[in-house]
Amino acid sequence: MKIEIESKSFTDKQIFSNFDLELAETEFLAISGPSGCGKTTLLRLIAGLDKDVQMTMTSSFNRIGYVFQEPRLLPWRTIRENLHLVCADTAAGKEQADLALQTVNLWEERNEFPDALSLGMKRRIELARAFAVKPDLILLDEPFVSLDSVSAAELRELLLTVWARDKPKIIMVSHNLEECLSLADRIVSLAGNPAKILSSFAIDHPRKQRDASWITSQMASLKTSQVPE
Ligand SMILES: Nc1ncnc2c1ncn2[C@@H]1O[C@H](COP(=O)(O)OP(=O)(O)OP(=O)(O)O)[C@@H](O)[C@H]1O
Repeated sequence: MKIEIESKSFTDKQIFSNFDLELAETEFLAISGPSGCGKTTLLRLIAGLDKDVQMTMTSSFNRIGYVFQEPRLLPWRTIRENLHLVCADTAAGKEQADLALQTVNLWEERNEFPDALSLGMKRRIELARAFAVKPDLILLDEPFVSLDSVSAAELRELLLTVWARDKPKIIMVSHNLEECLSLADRIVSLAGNPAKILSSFAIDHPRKQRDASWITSQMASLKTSQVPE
């Protein structure tokens, strides 16, 4: 899949100009970069949430799962109802949603309303909702931000477990390079105005072996690769 953004601007600010990004089959791509460089805008453009752009994509997606920076659950619906809303209104669709809820270990809380849940639980529901639609592509916008380290580690583990089933393509935006190194197949760093790809860092190391010492050892080479020539 190739994304080509000819031009995207907000009023007088050019965010992307002749920007290209390729994504391989089943690839888990992480995108990092300074605040305001256009990461969320990129996800919104790919999802078709912002159509005010000149861009082309070589593949179109039937279904996209999107985890937003802030959980977006309807507060007047139970978490089970929130999930049922995104799946087909059939017995099979509802079963798919219920299964997703069980996968993220929130079946017992199915009749709770979102406000009664912790941020970590809300993020688990968001993850369940994104995967419940059996997506071809998942977009994750800082899915672990504001979580304590234990909840973030649990959620990362969960993400890899649900992803391993069908391996949809993933594009994850994250500021946290350790997180990108532990999860992704490749880390793309954006910078500049308009945004350009500063570096593309491929990771060819089994996820299960990416322990703390391996991540520390990779941080130096990742940072070196981000230095502009
Ligand atoms: N709806 C909008 N109207 C005007 N400007 C916008 C709009 N959305 C984003 N921008 C601007 O576009 C630029 C890119 O924003 P974007 O949210 O994509 O950055 P980001 O890299 O995701 O930042 P962060 O890491 O802080 O989330 C910023 O300068 C932002 O102010």
